[in-house]
Parts: sequence; structure tokens; C-alpha cells
Amino acid sequence: MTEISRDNPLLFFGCGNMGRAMLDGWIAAGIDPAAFIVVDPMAQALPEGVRHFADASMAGSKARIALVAVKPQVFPQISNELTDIVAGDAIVISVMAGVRVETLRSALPGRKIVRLMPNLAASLGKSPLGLFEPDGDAQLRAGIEKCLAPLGTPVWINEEVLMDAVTALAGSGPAFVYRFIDALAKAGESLGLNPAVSATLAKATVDGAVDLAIASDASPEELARRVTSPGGTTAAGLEVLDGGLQQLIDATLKAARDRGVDLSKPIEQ
Ligand SMILES: NC(=O)C1=CN([C@@H]2O[C@H](COP(=O)(O)OP(=O)(O)OC[C@H]3O[C@@H](n4cnc5c(N)ncnc54)[C@H](OP(=O)(O)O)[C@@H]3O)[C@@H](O)[C@H]2O)C=CC1
Ligand SMILES: O=C(O)[C@@H]1CCC=N1
Repeated sequence: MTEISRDNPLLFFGCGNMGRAMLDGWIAAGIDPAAFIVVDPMAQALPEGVRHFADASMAGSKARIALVAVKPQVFPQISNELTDIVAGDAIVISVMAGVRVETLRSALPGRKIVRLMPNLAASLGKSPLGLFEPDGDAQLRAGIEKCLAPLGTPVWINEEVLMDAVTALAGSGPAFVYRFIDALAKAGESLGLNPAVSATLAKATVDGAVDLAIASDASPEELARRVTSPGGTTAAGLEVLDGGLQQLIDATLKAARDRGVDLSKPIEQ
């Protein structure tokens, strides 16, 4: 059921920023565009061959595998539409932040529910893929991993409550990194660099540093040590950064995690 094809298409319910990143990742990996059906009133300029319906009632046959990628706040209003277009024994993958398996199960009785927390790098096949399914179903897990393989790296999470932490770190994380890149660029500007030059240097620095961190056996801490000459420029900078960065990131992830917890309680949104 997890082998998507023209005859067993994956239904996207919602295809905005996140859904589209996944669709692009799959298609870039060579999956037939006809293996996807998109239900979304807004989705535009979809890749040729993807079947698109503005409304669930137009989608026709019931999907055996579906990906729910609407906003969590919208889910209570769309769950009836969704129930109507997924088969009774379908696999339903939800990327919605906060929305619990229990909520999904009560809206979609009988379906196999998998929660996934990806990020926008799915379009490049470089997304972390935080996964949770409640039954420890080895066959389902293997099928899901195979299906998602073109999008990034799967990591199964054993306790659902930790999906909110995964969301904060891996789902929201790219936005935090982009802020860091911007902060580097703005700080370079404030030291007199031309804005375009500073932005280019900031992106290239982060790009190279990340590639090195991934390629190297050394930890990020050790790599930072190798950059730092005793009594040199990096040591002077780290003295400032280390005075507040960890606290700031702790508070950032906690705020994002707590919002995920809020989103799991629809009535209190
Ligand atoms: N953006 C990200 O980086 C990440 C997002 N997520 C999760 O992905 C989900 C989607 O987020 P994101 O892509 O950013 O949001 P978007 O608003 O970009 O996408 C949601 C899409 O769903 C559409 N939609 C709304 N109602 C319906 C309906 N009844 N039937 C079909 N489609 C509908 C929206 O259309 P319209 O605009 O008309 O409402 C929109 O195109 C969220 O639950 C979020 O938590 C998870 C990880 C990362
Ligand atoms: O901001 C959000 O709520 C979603 C979930 C993770 C990234 N974007």
C-alpha cells in the first residue's frame, strides 16, 4: 500500500509550502507525477501530470495512502471531507504540528495513522523525517521508510509527546537557521560590508560549515575548536556568543515545543 504509483496514487490533502516541498522531492527523485493526487483549493502551477482537484468531492475514487498537510487549526473543519476520500483501510500520514494520533484516529476510524515531521528541505531530499506510529507495526514502518526515502532521513520516535520537540527542532528549525544566516549578514553589513557581499558570505559560510560538520567525524564542538586560534579572532567572538546563545536556543525551542502542545488541544487554541 505504501508503493505509490499511477494505480496506487498518494493523495495530498493540502499542498501548500510543506506539501509542495514533499511533492517536488518525490518528483525530483523520479516518481511518476501521475502517482499523486492533490486536493487543495489554492495549489497552483503543479508539476505536469499531477492530478489536481480544488475540492475533495471532485476527487473520485478513495485513496489508499494519503498525506494530510493542511494547517492544524483547519483539521477539525476538514476531517469529514477527508474521511470521505480515503479508503477504510488507508494509511494516513499527517505532517500537522501538534495533532495527536488519538485525534486523527477518532476522525479517521480504521485507518493506519502515521505522524511525520519533515521540513522544507524535503524538496532537495534532505529533510529530517521524524516519525511516530503507535502500534510498532514493523511492516508499516518499513513501507513508510521506503516511500519517504527520496525526501530525507527517517528517525522513529517512540513517545508521541516527543513529536512536539521534533517539530520544534527539525520542523521549525530551518527558520531558526535562516534567522542566524540573516543575523550574520546584518552584522557583516554593520561592519561596513556591502549588503549583497555580506549576504553571499553569510550563506557560503553556513553552507561550507554544515557540509564539513556532516562530512567530518569530528563533533561540531571539535570543529569549532579547530577554527579557534588561541588569543585570535574566533576566541574573541565566541566569548560573546557563548554568553547567551544556548539560553536563547533553549528558550526558542521550548516556545516552539509549547506551541505544539497547545495545538494538540483544539478547544484551547
Ligand atoms: N511549512 C513548514 O515548513 C512545515 C509545515 N508543517 C505542517 O504542514 C502543514 C501545512 O503547513 P504549510 O504547508 O506551511 O501551510 P500552507 O498554508 O502553506 O498549506 C496548507 C494548504 O492546505 C490548503 N487547504 C486549506 N483547506 C483545505 C481543504 N479543505 N482541502 C484541501 N486543502 C486545503 C490551503 O489552502 P488555503 O491557503 O486556501 O487555506 C493551503 O494551500 C501544517 O499542519 C504544518 O504544521 C510541518 C513541517 C514543516
Ligand atoms: O510553524 C509551524 O507551525 C509549522 C510546523 C513546523 C514548521 N512549520
